[in-house]
Amino acid sequence: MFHRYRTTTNEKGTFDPNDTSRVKHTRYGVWDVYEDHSSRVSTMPGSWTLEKYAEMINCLPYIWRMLKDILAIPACTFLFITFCVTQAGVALVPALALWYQGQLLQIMQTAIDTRMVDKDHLFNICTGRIACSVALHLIRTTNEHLERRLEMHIRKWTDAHLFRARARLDVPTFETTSVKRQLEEVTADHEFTPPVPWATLQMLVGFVRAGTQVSAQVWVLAKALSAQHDGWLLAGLTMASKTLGWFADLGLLGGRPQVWAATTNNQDYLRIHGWARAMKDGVHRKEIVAANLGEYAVSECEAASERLGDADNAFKQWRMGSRRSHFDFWSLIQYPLNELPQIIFTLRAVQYPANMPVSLASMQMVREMANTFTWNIYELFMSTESFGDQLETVRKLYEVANVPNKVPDGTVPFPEDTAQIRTGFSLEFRNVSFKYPGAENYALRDVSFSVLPGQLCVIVGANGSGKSTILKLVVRLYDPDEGQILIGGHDIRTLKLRDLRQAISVLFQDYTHFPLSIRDNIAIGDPSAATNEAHVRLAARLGGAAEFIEKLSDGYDTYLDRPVRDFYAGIPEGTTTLFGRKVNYGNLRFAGKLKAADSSELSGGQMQRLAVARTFMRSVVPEEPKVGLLLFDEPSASLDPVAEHDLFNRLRELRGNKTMLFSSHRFGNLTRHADVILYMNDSVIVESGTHEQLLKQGAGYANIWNLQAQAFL
Ligand SMILES: Nc1ncnc2c1ncn2[C@@H]1O[C@H](COP(=O)(O)OP(=O)(O)OP(=O)(O)O)[C@@H](O)[C@H]1O
Repeated sequence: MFHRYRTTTNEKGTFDPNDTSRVKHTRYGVWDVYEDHSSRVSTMPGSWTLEKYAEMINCLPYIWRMLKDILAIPACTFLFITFCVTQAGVALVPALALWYQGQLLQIMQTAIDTRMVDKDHLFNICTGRIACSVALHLIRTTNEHLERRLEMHIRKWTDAHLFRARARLDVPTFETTSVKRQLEEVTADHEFTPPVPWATLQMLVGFVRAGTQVSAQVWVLAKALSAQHDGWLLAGLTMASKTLGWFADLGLLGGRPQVWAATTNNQDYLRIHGWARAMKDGVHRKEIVAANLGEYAVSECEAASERLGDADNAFKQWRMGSRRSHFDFWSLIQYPLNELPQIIFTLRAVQYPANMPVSLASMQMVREMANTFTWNIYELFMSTESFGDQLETVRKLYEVANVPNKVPDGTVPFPEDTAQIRTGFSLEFRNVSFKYPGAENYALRDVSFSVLPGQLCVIVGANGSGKSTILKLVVRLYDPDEGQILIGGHDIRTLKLRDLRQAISVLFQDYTHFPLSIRDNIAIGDPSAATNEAHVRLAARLGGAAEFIEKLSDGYDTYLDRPVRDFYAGIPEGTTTLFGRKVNYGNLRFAGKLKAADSSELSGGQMQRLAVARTFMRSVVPEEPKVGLLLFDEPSASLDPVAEHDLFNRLRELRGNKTMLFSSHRFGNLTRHADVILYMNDSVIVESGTHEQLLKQGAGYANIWNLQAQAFL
């Protein structure tokens, strides 16, 4: 079967629960369910719209490309051809077996009628029948083996394809809902979900196989029944009852809305689930213990649970068995239908005893076959139903690798000469305004300032005033909605993105550490020197990280957050470490979800030193400098005063003449050395100048400076 449960569909437009013309609202206990009745599942191929056929045709070039890509994977050509051959076997051997079965029954019939058996013929037929069973078993076993190998190769190819597709996306594109959805749809949730190309291949092959199998069986049946009176009537009746059975079981005759949504606002229900989560999640444990929350939580949940009663069950039942009404009717009618053929033919025997038209043998044969035959038909039907969707997923798999990035590339190489790197770049914002995608308010409004080559600029201001946004726009994580940003006199939109980002180093406030070794985490600061151990160690030293790294048992090979978890089962409680790592009983259920807190022993300040080391790897360590503008967003937020002081001094020493931009809400240490201070408030620059100039102005900056200074008096 080729069904996948999805939270989203290929339906266009929006779903509005309040649209009463399309949506039916039902209350199941504490849940409100909204079902879109205009979106019933259309399982019958006949009910497809022209649009759906057109979509399918559009997808065909992608299917062709997929087949070519699969065949281009080394070893896959042979595997695929062998797979097709075994599939042909799976399709044809049962029909052959059926033919032998018919022959056997024929021999039996003749034996009953004439009391004579052609022994040679019987022997041949029996051998053929047994050979079919053995062959089918062998083919199926080979097939399973081939499937596993093919899936493995195709999964590897798909993973690499999606890795490349993700690697090239910029920030706004990656955050776009449609792109996220597209990626989610084409990514296998876990290692047991078949990757899209493999699922599609299986579907296509399965479709052809089921078609061949049905045709072959029809042919054999036609041969067997053509000589018999009423043969087709018998076949028709038997099939009809079986087919109805399958379809009724699956609720195809009813259908349910494909689009629905459910929500609950029941305070007791929310509270019970909130507490349950808080109890499980380790992050709340300290507060639960320190504030004696355990008993309180138990009594709260018990009371809420009592008030709630079994109001939750109705929704669960609806989700599990909403086809009940159809099921009852069809399952009732199915049983008498099953008996119908036998009854009718017995009655006909009474009516025309002379030519007892259908032999007992044929009846038996038809009955036996009805099962496999209807299953094949059913499979064919179901695969047609999801055919369009599956083909479309292949189109998405390819398209997602070509989604245009929202930040377009420029063409001008940068910088023109390396001397510019040594002297630092100038930076200018001209009337820049910017809103984050989807946000209502401006993060920056009409911001203008300029920093000369080699200057130190410090941006200060309250939380949310727009400091970090300025830094993000300089490296073109986003493009401004209005205005212009110039670096070294060039509009940054005209410069090659790769060059621009290469020439700037940035340390974000919300920096992250990668689930890689500490060495790699520093080395990725400058991928071109990643293998240069001396550089990595120097960067670590300058970033103030070398000392604690060397104390770790694995040193530079330490993983802060191991991306691959160890697997264990039935470990006795006394085992606290395995493979040199803590045994994490709490996470046994959630494979691969190790938290940073579990796997790293580093403090916030140490993490920050590591991030600084990564920045230094790129900006200050290389013999051949590549960076002419250094951006730092609160690089000292988690550092103690001594470490902060050291860091700033080192930065001032090491930067040479490079231009440097800092964002900070701490005044003092840096602002006094700044050539330009930008004081921001509510998305605009309200004051700018040197420390002395701003103090003299006696406005916003001076007030906050005095406030901070007073704290130390
Ligand atoms: N990714 C985002 N999407 C939407 N809005 C954002 C995003 N990042 C920041 N904002 C909003 O933009 C505004 C400016 O944020 P920004 O991070 O530049 O402030 P900041 O001055 O650096 O603050 P802080 O001192 O807290 O770091 C804020 O109102 C914030 O809520």
